Amino acid sequence: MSPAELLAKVAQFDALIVRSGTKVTRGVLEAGRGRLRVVGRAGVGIDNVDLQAATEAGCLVVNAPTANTVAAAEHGIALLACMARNVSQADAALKAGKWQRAKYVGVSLVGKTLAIMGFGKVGSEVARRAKGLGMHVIAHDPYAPADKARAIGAELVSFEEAIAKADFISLHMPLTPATSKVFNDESFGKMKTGVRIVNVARGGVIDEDALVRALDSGKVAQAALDVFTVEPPAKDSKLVLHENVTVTPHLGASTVEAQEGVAIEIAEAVGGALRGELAATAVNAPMVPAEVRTKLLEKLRCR
Ligand SMILES: NC(=O)c1ccc[n+]([C@@H]2O[C@H](COP(=O)([O-])OP(=O)(O)OC[C@H]3O[C@@H](n4cnc5c(N)ncnc54)[C@H](O)[C@@H]3O)[C@@H](O)[C@H]2O)c1
Ligand SMILES: O=C(O)[C@H](O)COP(=O)(O)O
Repeated sequence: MSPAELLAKVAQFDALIVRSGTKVTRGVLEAGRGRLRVVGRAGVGIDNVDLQAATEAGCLVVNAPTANTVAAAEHGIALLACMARNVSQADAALKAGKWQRAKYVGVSLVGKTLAIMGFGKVGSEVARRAKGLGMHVIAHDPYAPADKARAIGAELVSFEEAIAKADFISLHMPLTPATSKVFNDESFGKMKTGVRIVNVARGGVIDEDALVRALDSGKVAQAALDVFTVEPPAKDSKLVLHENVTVTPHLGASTVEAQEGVAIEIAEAVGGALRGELAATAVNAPMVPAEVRTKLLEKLRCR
């Protein structure tokens, strides 16, 4: 549905299930007032849902936090390897009739230091896989327990230490006000010259203009990006068209297996929320005052 169609139709439904391409704005939530009770995000990131407006409209927001974890981690590893070996550039060149073996000499992963920024579900699965590739893995996450990292053979370090020591950096934190554009001119300046960056988290954690500057100067040798601040990015985006950048159109969760799992996970979560059973696990539950939650649950049970 287009945003206009969604606004026109949302009031006919008790629940709305979306992927990342649909923005559940204050306008959508207000248009749904009176009937809409649950917003289901068929995936992890809930940065496309206005949680405050949902809470004010009496809507629970639930997500599908686990079913696409491995798909996203596998895509991160795929991008890491493709980037290091110039796979997309060499593929395009060969299809254009150019056999350029010298131009596309790559770099090895084995023995290199990989910094995982955000050591949650996806980040820790990327870490496991990177250990299998012989990489030295460090991680930064202000909330992750050190023993979880240790069990995987990764070391938790500060933000500054992670970005300063890494040959490769893989981003796995959610987009929040605190993580917006944390990768910017200042942080790129503190990285090793020739660092390589993978982003399967959210485009908004990177200042994309700063990344273009860092790529142009050679500070960042390469980037592999699945996500962008604006999706789809502009056709003439300097970042997307940069010769040292490998891109995919937000495919991290797009495997047959992950989408089947997500569909089941979100159907169960939305069904549970509509029956009033899963209210406590709703993403915005902590924002709903206890007395409002009780009333909401009563309403949900009545429907
Ligand atoms: N490209 C895709 O298709 C795709 C697929 C799945 C997830 N994602 C993105 O990846 C993100 C992570 O997914 P997940 O399932 O691992 O979520 P998660 O909640 O399990 O992990 C996120 C981790 O980030 C940490 N974190 C929070 N703030 C941080 C900060 N300032 N610095 C470092 N770490 C911080 C959290 O403590 C948590 O451990 C999602 O929010 C989503 O945006 C993208
Ligand atoms: O946050 C997520 O789960 C991913 O970005 C996947 O989003 P999508 O299901 O809209 O592709």
